[in-house]
Amino acid sequence: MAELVFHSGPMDCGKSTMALQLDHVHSTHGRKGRVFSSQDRAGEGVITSRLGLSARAIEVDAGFDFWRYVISELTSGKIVDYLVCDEAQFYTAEQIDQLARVVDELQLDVYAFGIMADFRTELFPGSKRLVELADRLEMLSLGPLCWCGARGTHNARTVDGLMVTEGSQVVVGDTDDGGEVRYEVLCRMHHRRRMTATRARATLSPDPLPFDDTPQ
Ligand SMILES: Nc1ncnc2c1ncn2[C@@H]1O[C@H](COP(=O)(O)OP(=O)(O)O)[C@@H](O)[C@H]1O
Ligand SMILES: Cc1cn([C@H]2C[C@H](O)[C@@H](COP(=O)(O)O)O2)c(=O)[nH]c1=O
Repeated sequence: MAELVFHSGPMDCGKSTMALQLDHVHSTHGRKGRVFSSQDRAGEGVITSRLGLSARAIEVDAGFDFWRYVISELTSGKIVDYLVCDEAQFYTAEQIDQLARVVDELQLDVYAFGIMADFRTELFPGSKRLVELADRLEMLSLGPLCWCGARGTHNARTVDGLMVTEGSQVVVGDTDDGGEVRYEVLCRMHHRRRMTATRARATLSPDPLPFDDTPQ
């Protein structure tokens, strides 16, 4: 039986790396797949991982129709065995419905990858629909750590190191020090407290003890 699988986890937990590995494993064993992404940090029509791997991908914009795409490929004689779908949080709920239809009616495996929730902890529409429809949810286990050392589970959006809670749901960006808007993965407690690494350094640094080093 074909499956719709949703591989999820916070930013920077290896989703794109695993998407590329999965495509590599299947394609080197003779299966024919198609790789999709949406608004990758590196631009359109590409899937990139922070480990340096990248591959061309079919860009999924709001008007893209998975069902029509696959039917058109199959009716023109091409082989399609599976789909790898990165940044699936950005897909519309209708597109996730199309993916489920591809699995059920055409018996193709669909491997979707994406973050579950936005910087306000609200589910993205694509992820919500995947949770509702997927045969299987897989949470990636080797995720980033919060600055406190606990497992990082929640994506914070930061400006100048401080967590923001207002703004558009979609702002493409990274966890490195590059842009003005950044993301930082925190444990839930520190996400709730808006305690980013920058704030923690400023507020938790111990006051130096009074220390008199003059010889007695
Ligand atoms: N220089 C490096 N050496 C080893 N691992 C790295 C390096 N840079 C990034 N990573 C790892 O790459 C993973 C991020 O991969 P990526 O596929 O881009 O994540 P995601 O798609 O989930 O945001 C993280 O697990 C991170 O620790
Ligand atoms: C939390 C959050 C993230 N995004 C964007 C930022 C990145 O471009 C992607 C996630 O990519 P990754 O491969 O998982 O690192 O999503 C966003 O637009 N809005 C958010 O709230």
